Amino acid sequence: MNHTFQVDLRGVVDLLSHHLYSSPRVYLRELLQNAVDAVTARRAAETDPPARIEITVDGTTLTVTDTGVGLTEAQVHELLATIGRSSKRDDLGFARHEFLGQFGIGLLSAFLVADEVVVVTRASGAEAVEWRGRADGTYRIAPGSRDEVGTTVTLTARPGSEQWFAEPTVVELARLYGSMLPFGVVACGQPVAGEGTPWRRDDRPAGTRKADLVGYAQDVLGFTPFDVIDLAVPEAGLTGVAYVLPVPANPAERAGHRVYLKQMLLTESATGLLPGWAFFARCVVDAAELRPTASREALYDDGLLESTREALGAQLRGWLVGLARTDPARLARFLDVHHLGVKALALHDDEMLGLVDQWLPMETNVGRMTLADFRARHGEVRFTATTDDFRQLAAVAGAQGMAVVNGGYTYDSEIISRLPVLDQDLVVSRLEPSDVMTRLAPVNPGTELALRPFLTAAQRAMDRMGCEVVLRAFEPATLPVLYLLDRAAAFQAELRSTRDSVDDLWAGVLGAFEKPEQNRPQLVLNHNSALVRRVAALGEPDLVALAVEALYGQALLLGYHPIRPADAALLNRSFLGLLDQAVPAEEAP
Ligand SMILES: Nc1ncnc2c1ncn2[C@@H]1O[C@H](COP(=O)(O)OP(=O)(O)OP(=O)(O)O)[C@@H](O)[C@H]1O
Repeated sequence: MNHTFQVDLRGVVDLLSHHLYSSPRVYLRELLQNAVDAVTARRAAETDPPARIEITVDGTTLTVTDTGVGLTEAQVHELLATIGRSSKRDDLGFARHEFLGQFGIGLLSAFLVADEVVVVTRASGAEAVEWRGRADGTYRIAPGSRDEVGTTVTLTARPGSEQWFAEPTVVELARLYGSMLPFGVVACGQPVAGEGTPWRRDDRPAGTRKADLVGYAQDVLGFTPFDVIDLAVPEAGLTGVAYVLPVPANPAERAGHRVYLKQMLLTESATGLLPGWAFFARCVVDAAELRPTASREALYDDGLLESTREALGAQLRGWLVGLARTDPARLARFLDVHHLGVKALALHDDEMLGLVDQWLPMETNVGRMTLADFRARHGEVRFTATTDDFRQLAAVAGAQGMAVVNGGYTYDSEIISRLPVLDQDLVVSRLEPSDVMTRLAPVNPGTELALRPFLTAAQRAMDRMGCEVVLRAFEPATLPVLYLLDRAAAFQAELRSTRDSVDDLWAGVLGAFEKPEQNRPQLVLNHNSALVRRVAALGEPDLVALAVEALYGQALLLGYHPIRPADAALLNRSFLGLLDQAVPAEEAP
């Protein structure tokens, strides 16, 4: 013998309130949504029926009245009293396209805030019926009193839920969920809807439409957008706008978009609607075909959402490319604010790479300029991988006639490395300190020989710092000394300093990677500098050591190199030593 499942309504309501919905406030959304669906259903059956929804509050009693299709007594038994039964699915059980509801559980959300739900309803050509459902899972049906076709749902607040029935809250919620509905919704006497979406195409002049859209962003999103981009993805039944933020957005923060489904608010913070790179835009969209999760608080992440995301990404990209063509000054202002997003996009997108190349100014040692200008002037693109390398090398490389781009800012090195995509003959190279070294002219052999004793004393002083002293003659003459540390040398230096601070076992492991004699950092003394020549002429070895140590400290500071404890100690010693030499000794008493 077959038995029928029994449902413990209290258990189901508990499940809904604690695990499905984020707040009891959704009860109003569900009632509003049912009223909208009922109006939609009546519109399908009759020509031009009244389309009105009215919400009233009287103390702790709330009613939602619609001019929708209403229900017959048989439908009341079937639809209101059967959990999971919905009139909004087709014969095969699929959600019917024109309705908001589909699951057959929405009405239960009324029990989040009330113990009893009363529905008085009347279908065309039928008697009015009153249905009284209780949170304990029982219901009663009686003849109802109602003249017009339509439905009124009445809830009385359960003790403890009164705040959800306060007039201002009810008006605010009705406006929140229903403000874009295309017909009259009145909450506590205040019209909260009627005009549809602000981006609708109607007889408003273009300027008024734009002003309405900007006003919407100001009122609802709290900012004045840099620009407003119209969006449309027909396969998702989606229309809407993307607002370009007027200030930089944090790329790590997932942007929340305002999504309406069939003109009722689904969520104010949808993620996944735009590709990750588009963090400079906030969307407000209405979609007919995207699916909600059962809680109706997020978008269901399916193939349609994925293709919608791609299509919206392409539209934002199109806007950017269009701006480059029609209004470069405005594009420059946009890039000033949102360069990070555009650069992230350029890593994968050739057209965006072209845009960055053409329009985004970068730091170079020959002034700020776009990569396109740089390429036009210098043929090849040399770049430093870090900002520290750039600071270290920019002036010296410049003086040797070498133009260099600072690739140290976020994504810049990767973008520069991708430039051959735009011009396959382009030579792109990463500048290493050792490359600069090869450009610095050696001093003539006679001078070098004469300075041997000085160089030996200088090298002895620098051995403790693990660095090699080299003499060169280069411009600018005002720069007495350079500390050159290329990638391999930097790695070795870091290895040594880690080794000194860890236990023996680990130090032994690190020791295996060490190459003591190769890749030592170089302290390059500039023989063109008068100061260096004077130091080189000092006879006293102790004084030479002090002076070379001071030059070393100066080179570290100028090149923005990290100062290790040993460097700090050396700087201290050389400073005090030089002071000691400079200040006359105390007279003996
Ligand atoms: N105001 C109303 N007018 C006419 N019929 C209604 C009304 N409210 C509810 N119904 C009927 O009751 C059924 C169940 O409603 P319920 O809100 O529980 O589920 P649903 O709207 O079908 O789906 P969902 O759970 O996705 O909201 C509806 O399918 C509809 O037929």
